[in-house]
Amino acid sequence: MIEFQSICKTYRVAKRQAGFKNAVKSLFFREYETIRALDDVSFSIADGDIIGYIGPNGAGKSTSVKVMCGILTPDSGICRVNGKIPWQERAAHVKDIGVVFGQRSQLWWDVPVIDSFELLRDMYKIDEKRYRHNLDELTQLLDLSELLKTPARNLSLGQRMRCEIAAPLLHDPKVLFLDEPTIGLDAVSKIAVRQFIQKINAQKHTTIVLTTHDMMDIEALTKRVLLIGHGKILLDGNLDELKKHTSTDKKITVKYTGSTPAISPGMKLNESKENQLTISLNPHILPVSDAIAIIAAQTDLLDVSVTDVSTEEVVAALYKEYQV
Ligand SMILES: Nc1ncnc2c1ncn2[C@@H]1O[C@H](COP(=O)(O)OP(=O)(O)OP(=O)(O)O)[C@@H](O)[C@H]1O
Repeated sequence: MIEFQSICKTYRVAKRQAGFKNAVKSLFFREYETIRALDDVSFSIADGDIIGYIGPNGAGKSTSVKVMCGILTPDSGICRVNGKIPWQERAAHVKDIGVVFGQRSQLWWDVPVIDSFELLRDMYKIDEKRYRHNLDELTQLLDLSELLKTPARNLSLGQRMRCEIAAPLLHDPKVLFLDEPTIGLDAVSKIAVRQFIQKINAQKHTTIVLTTHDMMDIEALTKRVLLIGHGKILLDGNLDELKKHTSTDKKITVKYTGSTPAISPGMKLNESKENQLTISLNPHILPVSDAIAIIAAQTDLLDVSVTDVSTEEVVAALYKEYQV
């Protein structure tokens, strides 16, 4: 269980104007500004849940994760992860958590991956039987056998990410923090990583906090989304509810052989290319069946598909709505 109650965290940063004169001036006279990275943030996450923690750049996601990991002490508020206060009970707390930063490596660059794993075994004091069991299981699930003998620097990004994800799972953490775990991966590797995360969550009941800008990660892995902006939680809800909340629009794509149909009132043109047209509309104003009938009366239809707006579009609309 993760509890985050009224957490505030500010950073004090030195302000400096550009230019040599100002650089010299700042040696004698420094101005500071306070950045309110977390402003009265509260939420709770039940054991075994996966949550998507989303928000634009600079919203406060990493700061929240650092507080939950015990790297940062908040200015005020209460945070407990599995009953422990992360920054006060660090030694016990780190055994309960695992962290993957998609953009930073936790593997020793020049040594074979297996050596990094053995160092982690010693650091976390994992007993040999449990280490062997977890290593075998992770090797099989993530297809690591060919990679373990290779130094991290010689692995491709996708291969390295599989090892990065295995590393914090060797000590069976109760909570896993994943920060952009699929960044830069190709489509096949992304799917493999997402499937693995689902499997770990289902089999081991691991609580997962997923920070990502990739809405496909969110769509594939979680129903609950926490939206943070300017250090405040703006929304905490189910992804499907968010979709309903932000937009009821439907997208209609038609393929045709006859003349290009004209756009009628109530339809918005999204895209028009050779013999294909995509429009969006609010079905409460213009029912989908009416729109299709209007188009069909003007041309010969080959194919029609009707979809909801994508998660990417929903999130972009949320950012716009909350001006973050
Ligand atoms: N060490 C620091 N010193 C000063 N300011 C910081 C520091 N770390 C973060 N900030 C500021 O705090 C705010 C929140 O940053 P944070 O890294 O938590 O955002 P984020 O949501 O993780 O962003 P991103 O998606 O870009 O990683 C930003 O305004 C950032 O500039």
